[in-house]
Amino acid sequence: MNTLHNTSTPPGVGIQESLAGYHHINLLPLKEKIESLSYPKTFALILVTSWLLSSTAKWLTSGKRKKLTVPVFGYRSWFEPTFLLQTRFVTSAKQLVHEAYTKMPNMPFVLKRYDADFLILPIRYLEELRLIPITKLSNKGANVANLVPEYHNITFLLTNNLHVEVLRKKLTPELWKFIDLASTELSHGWDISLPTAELNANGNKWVKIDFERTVRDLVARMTAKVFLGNPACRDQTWLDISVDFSIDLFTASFTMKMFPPWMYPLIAPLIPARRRVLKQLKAAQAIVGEQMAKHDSLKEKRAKAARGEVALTEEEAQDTLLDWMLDHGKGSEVTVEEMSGRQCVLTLASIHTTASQTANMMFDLCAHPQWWDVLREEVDEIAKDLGPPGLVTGRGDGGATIKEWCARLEKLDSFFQETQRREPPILLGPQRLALTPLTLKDGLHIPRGTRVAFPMHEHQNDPLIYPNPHQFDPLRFYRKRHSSPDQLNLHMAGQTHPNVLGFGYGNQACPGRQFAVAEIKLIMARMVYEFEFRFPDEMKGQRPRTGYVNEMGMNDWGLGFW
Ligand code: HEM
Repeated sequence: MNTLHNTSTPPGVGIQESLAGYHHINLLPLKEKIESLSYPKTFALILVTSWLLSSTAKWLTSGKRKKLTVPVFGYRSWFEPTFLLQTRFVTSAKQLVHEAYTKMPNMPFVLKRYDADFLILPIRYLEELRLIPITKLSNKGANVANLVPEYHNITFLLTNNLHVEVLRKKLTPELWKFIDLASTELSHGWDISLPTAELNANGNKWVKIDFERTVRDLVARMTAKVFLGNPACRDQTWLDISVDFSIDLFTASFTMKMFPPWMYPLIAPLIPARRRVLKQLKAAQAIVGEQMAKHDSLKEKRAKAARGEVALTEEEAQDTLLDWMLDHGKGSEVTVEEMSGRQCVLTLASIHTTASQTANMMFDLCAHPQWWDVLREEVDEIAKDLGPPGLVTGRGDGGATIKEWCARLEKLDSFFQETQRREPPILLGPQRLALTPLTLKDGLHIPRGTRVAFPMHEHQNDPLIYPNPHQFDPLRFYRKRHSSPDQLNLHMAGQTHPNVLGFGYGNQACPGRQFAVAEIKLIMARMVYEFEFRFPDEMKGQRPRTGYVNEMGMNDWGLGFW
């Protein structure tokens, strides 16, 4: 009797029976055993198991790499297990970042997220890091890794850049043409997404709306028009995917990252949000695939039209970002699978970010209603000269009128920046991943694989950077612009600066930011021109507070784990 290994045990027989003849060890089945534990014991069991799992994973992955030599912030005592600190980051990132920034001014420190340690660097390092090539310090490595790409069929994001190229080489150079197109779709969606019929019917009494959802709907339409064109931009399935994909992908990734990576294969199939992501990608293939087939079949006709030999219908003549990507992509980039995945990812980058900034602006306006008159005066003045905001699209001037409209919205532009300064989309950014070991000029060593981030939110709310940072001062940037003639083209929404990081920084900053700024100006100008907004009485004039999941800010994503 020297072994517990009973080879004669038939499959499916539990350990209790196989041991029964040897010792009187009462092995309860695991389920009953766990149920028999008191709450404190269960808690202790979870603590020990998690600690064991995370230390095993760390041991397996640590190797002989050179370690970071900066302090880790946030332990309450020597005895606090790391995973408790990481758990606090999920719900209290804002407070942790604030405490660290205040207690360790101008010092690098480490913050622990569940799945990754962040090396937080003071802003003085920003310029030095900007000059490090993307092959060594990558935004994709950091941002895409947050989405656990290998489990969501989007690993192509790490190896090709077509979705960024199209924004840099097509969207931005032809911005006003595309904004003109987006604006026609805004007009189409206006009465569908906003309760204008209800307002007309009830004699303009107050109607309650979920502002952010309404704007999300409008932005989804505008974005689809530019990326995919007609008829996809009016296809409800696509509009739903373009809003839901982000929520589900974020939820699935967040859930997975609460577990150590070796558990991903076990956890992933159990996450409903991930199953929805895979379904959305499949459904997207049908819609994007159809547009791709049209692109192919129209090639010859479009070439003939370019030579003046035939005429194209309005739909055939559309020039979408998809068309550009199909003409410029190579190899796997132009397969239906990858192209539809890319379109979904572009909705992730562009829709919630834009809707959330617009909602934050409206919340600030309702919380500080004295600014209604200032913005309205500006909008009314431009409308007198150029026509009302909803009626300046499709004039055949390549968007020149809209460009002028947007340029003259100087106070709204400043308002945009003040909102973004106080409520940036993320607490920590820009974020980068060190793809090679780096040693900075002052000797700070950054090992390969380190996630680097900057304390964007704290920096933009630091009294040494912005006087009275907690005061909502929507003309702050307007005054800077008008402080001297050489400042007139600076301090504008969409421009990046070490003190303005809402769109990131350097050559890896958001490539869609000019589009986003123009979209938001169009929506806000029209909202201000046509409606009045106020908070429902029960909110007592208080704007909704931005919630944070880890370092990500969100107003309302309708998030739920499942
Ligand atoms: C208010 C709206 C938006 C905000 C606040 C925002 C913010 C950001 C930020 C912070 C980054 C990371 C930059 C960095 O790491 O330095 C980013 C990247 C990106 N954004 Fe935006 N964005 C917005 C709208 C858009 C729009 C409308 C598009 C598309 C038309 C877009 C496309 C992208 C893409 C593709 C990336 C990844 C770039 C890369 O991998 O190099 N964004 N955005």
